[in-house]
Formats: sequence, C-alpha cells, structure tokens
Amino acid sequence: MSDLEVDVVVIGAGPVGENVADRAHQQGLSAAIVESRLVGGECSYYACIPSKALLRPVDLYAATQRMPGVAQAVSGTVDAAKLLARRDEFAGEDDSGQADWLSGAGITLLRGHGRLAGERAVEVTHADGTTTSVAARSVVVATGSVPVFPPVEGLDQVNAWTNQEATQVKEIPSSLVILGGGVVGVEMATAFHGLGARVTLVQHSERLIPATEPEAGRRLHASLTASGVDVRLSTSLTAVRREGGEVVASLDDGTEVRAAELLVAAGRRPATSDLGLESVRLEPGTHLAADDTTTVLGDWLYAVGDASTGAQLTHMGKYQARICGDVLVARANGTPLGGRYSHHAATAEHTAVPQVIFTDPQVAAVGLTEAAAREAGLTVRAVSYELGSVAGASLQADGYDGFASIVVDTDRGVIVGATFVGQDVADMVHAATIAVVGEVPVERLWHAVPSFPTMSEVWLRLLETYGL
Ligand SMILES: Cc1cc2nc3c(=O)[nH]c(=O)nc-3n(C[C@H](O)[C@H](O)[C@H](O)COP(=O)(O)OP(=O)(O)OC[C@H]3O[C@@H](n4cnc5c(N)ncnc54)[C@H](O)[C@@H]3O)c2cc1C
Ligand SMILES: NC(=O)c1ccc[n+]([C@@H]2O[C@H](COP(=O)([O-])OP(=O)(O)OC[C@H]3O[C@@H](n4cnc5c(N)ncnc54)[C@H](O)[C@@H]3O)[C@@H](O)[C@H]2O)c1
Repeated sequence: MSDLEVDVVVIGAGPVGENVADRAHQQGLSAAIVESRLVGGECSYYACIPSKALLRPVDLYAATQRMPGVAQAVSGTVDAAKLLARRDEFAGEDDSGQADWLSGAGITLLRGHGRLAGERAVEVTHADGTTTSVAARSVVVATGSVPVFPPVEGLDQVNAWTNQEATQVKEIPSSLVILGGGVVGVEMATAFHGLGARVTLVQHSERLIPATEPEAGRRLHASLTASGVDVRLSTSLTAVRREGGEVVASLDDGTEVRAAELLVAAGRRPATSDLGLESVRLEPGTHLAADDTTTVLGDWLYAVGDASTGAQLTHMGKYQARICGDVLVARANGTPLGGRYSHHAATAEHTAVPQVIFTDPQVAAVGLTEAAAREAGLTVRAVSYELGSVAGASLQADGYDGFASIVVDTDRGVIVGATFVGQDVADMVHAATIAVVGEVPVERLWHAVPSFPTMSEVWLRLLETYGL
C-alpha cells in the first residue's frame, strides 16, 4: 500500500517538471512533484535567470559605448554591488513563491530525493530520513543536469566554481580562469569581464561555441579578445593547484595562468545517477532516450528537459513538457495520439531548435548549421550578409559589426537554418524559427516585406544574395 496515489508523479521541479505537472493537472489529472533542492530548478537560481541578470547591464553598457554623445554621458565604472542586488531580486535562493504557486495550482509538492522503485512507483526520501512511497499511473523524469568535471589533475581540490557559484557570486573576483568555451564559458566571460574581473578563457577546440556556424565563433572570439579577455583556443588545462589563495592553472602549451577563481564550464551530464533507474533495467547516469512523444518505457515512464536526450535549453524542455502533459492526458482518456505537428510530438527537436547566446555580439540561431545540414544528407546552399550594411543596424550602433546567414535546402526551396550575430539580434531569431517550422518557400518569403529601417531588412538582402 503506497502513502500517496496520483495519476502522475514528476521527479524534479525545475521549469520543465513544473510545466508537465501543470499541463497535466489543468486537464484533470492528479499530480505530485518531487524536489530535492529548490522549486524552480537550476534555471531559476543558477542558470538562465541570474546569468541574464548579470549580462543585461554589461550588454547595455557596451551598446552605449557605440553611440557617440551617449558614450560620454555613461562614463565611469559599473556599480557591481547594485547589479548583484538586482540579480538577487530575480534569483535569490528562496523558492517559497514558486512553492506557493504549485500549491495554488493544486499540485502536491513532496520535498526530498525521488527514486524509481520499480514500475509506476517512486520513493521519496525526505531531509529527516523519512520516506513517502508514491504509486502513479505515469512517472516523469525531469531531474535536469549537473556540470561535468573533466579529468584534470587537482581539479577536485581547488574549490573550483560551477555555474552555481558563478551565477550566485557575492563579490566580483579580481580575476577568473574559465575552463570551456561553450555557451556557459562565453557568457560568463562576457559577464565577469564586464563586471571588472580579468578573465582568461581556455577552450580545447579551435573555436568558441563550436556548435554554431564557424563565423559566429570567429566574431565572438575577435570581440572578446578586443575587449581584453584572454582567449586561449586549442589549449587544454592539464593541472590546477591553489597557491597562496590563488588558483594556478597549468596549460598544455607550457604556460601557467594565475587567477583568484576557476570556473568549470565544460559541459553537463544528466542528473540520473541516483534515480533508481536500475530498478526498471535502465542505465544510471545516462540521458533517458525519449521518443517524440517523450515516452521512455511502455506507456508509463517519460523523460523531459536536460535529463532526456532533447536539447539542453529551458524553452525546448518546456516545449517537451507541454507535449508530455498532453500525451499523459490523451493516454489517460484513451484518445489516440496525433502525428508530427500535433500536440503529441516534439517535432521541433529535429528541425527547429532556437538558441540565443547573450554575449557581445549576441548569437541567435535556429535549425541546422551548413555543416550539420550537409552531414544530415541535405543538398543546401548557404548565403550570408553583413548586418552592418543594413540601414537599421547602422542606426542601431556606430561601427555595427555582425552578420546573418541562412541555410537553404535547395531541393525543397526552404530554409533549414539561420544565424544572426550582432548587437540586439536576440529577438530576430523568432522570425527565422517560424520560417523553418512553417517550411515557408523562399519564393513566398520574398513577400514578407521587412519594415524600414529595421535590422530585419537583412532578410531581404539574404534573399537577394540567394538569387531572388
Ligand atoms: C549558466 C547557465 C545558463 C543557462 N542559460 C540558459 C538560457 O539563457 N536559456 C536557456 O534556454 N537555457 C539556459 N541554460 C540551460 C537551462 O538551465 C536548462 O536547459 C534547464 O534548466 C533545464 O531544465 P530542467 O527542468 O530539465 O532541469 P533543472 O532546471 O536542472 O531542474 C531539475 C530539478 O530537479 C531536481 N532534482 C534532480 N534530481 C532529483 C531527484 N532525484 N529528486 C528530486 N529532485 C531532483 C533538481 O534539484 C532541480 O531543481 C543555462 C544553463 C546554465 C548552466
Ligand atoms: N543562452 C543559452 O541558451 C545558454 C546559456 C548557458 C548554457 N546553456 C546550455 O547549457 C549547456 C551546458 O553549457 P556548457 O557551456 O557547460 O557546455 P557546452 O557543451 O556548450 O560547452 C562546453 C565546452 O567546453 C569545452 N571543453 C570540454 N572539456 C574541456 C577541457 N578539458 N578543456 C577545455 N575545454 C573543454 C568543449 O569543447 C565545449 O565547447 C549547453 O548545452 C547549453 O545549451 C544555454
């Protein structure tokens, strides 16, 4: 006999888990959610929200420096204490508001560590050691991810920062070494450099943000370097030690870098090691392979968000969550599941994952890069255009540096990928997302006239460059 019986139990109350529980509950299913730390998850306290709260003032300041007449008005140094206080307003480590929201929504919150205990069963271990057993028609894993520590000598002995210490920083250190030039690495380099730290970024591959178009990494590299960040490409950290309070990082080019702190931003792994996966014959520590309906096993085990094989982004996790909630409801009601573009298939995971990297320049992209499209066997042609040559961009900032590119599937005449790099491009990617998801023929896009003088005029230039 279980302590609690519900239609659905979700393990992990990050943004993704919360959305599954809410979506299913709003359509009549009883739902419980298990959380071992803070309701709201990594995103709310240690990732998306605090990082963007740190980055926005840096971004704003950079923009003023490209505007004669304003640059002089905004002189002096950034008041880091005020910015950290503002960050705390967004991402203080208090989840009472989110917990209240759950209870107001009628979802049962179980605080503790959740583990699968066989099919359709979850055991929750609370902080005081007591347990609650939950029986559910469906179990959803939404446990998120944790940082990876590469095998570097001494790395586990220097109190290295992860994204948690970086985003919750109480005082800006005088200097910071960052291991990893992926998304976390470049965003945190931008934030900490802008807030006054001397930053060294170590990346073992030959470019920054390697998953994006190569030109995006090149422009970002040039900009970070010009602003004073010491970027070491094709370089690995071989050993690290603390000496007199400082971190001493030994690099494989024979040099050493000294800094007050070291941030590890070398990727993430799913938080599935201690989840009882062995009780249902799944491999602990692996990403849970979910199909397009978010189902992992039979009609009862589901996975969404960073713990699953989907994209590691909040908006994509929440998209999977909406699909998962609707699949749970359909199965509970005996309704057949719909197809590719129904509410029951996370189709965009394959074709149209958008992402914005909040650096200076911003990098906003959706769908496939040219290389990824070719690897997928598509026949494509990519064209690009200097954003600074568009009237809207040159009005936006003096010396505007940026570019846009589209990847066109020439067999079907539709865009399968787009990238925008430059100041204030974040919101431009959604138009591209609509074009990719809608599979709008480029001939039809010719009639989507961008307003003058906006940066979206680059769409017209891209289509002209393509040959329309
Ligand atoms: C520095 C940084 C910045 C980022 N910025 C962005 C951004 O700007 N935009 C974007 O889209 N994405 C961003 N991301 C990625 C984003 O944070 C993740 O994709 C998102 O948090 C995934 O949500 P989730 O709900 O799957 O997992 P999480 O947010 O990690 O939540 C999982 C929750 O499950 C709980 N949990 C884990 N195991 C158990 C268990 N066994 N029992 C009970 N509870 C458990 C955890 O305590 C946690 O609260 C960023 C990531 C980092 C590191
Ligand atoms: N704005 C956003 O959307 C945003 C912001 C931050 C994070 N995120 C998400 O969080 C996830 C994790 O980000 P991340 O930056 O930790 O991972 P990542 O996989 O994007 O980047 C890690 C980088 O570290 C490098 N690296 C790994 N081991 C190394 C080593 N030993 N020495 C030197 N370099 C090494 C890799 O080459 C890689 O480029 C990403 O998948 C991303 O989607 C998104």
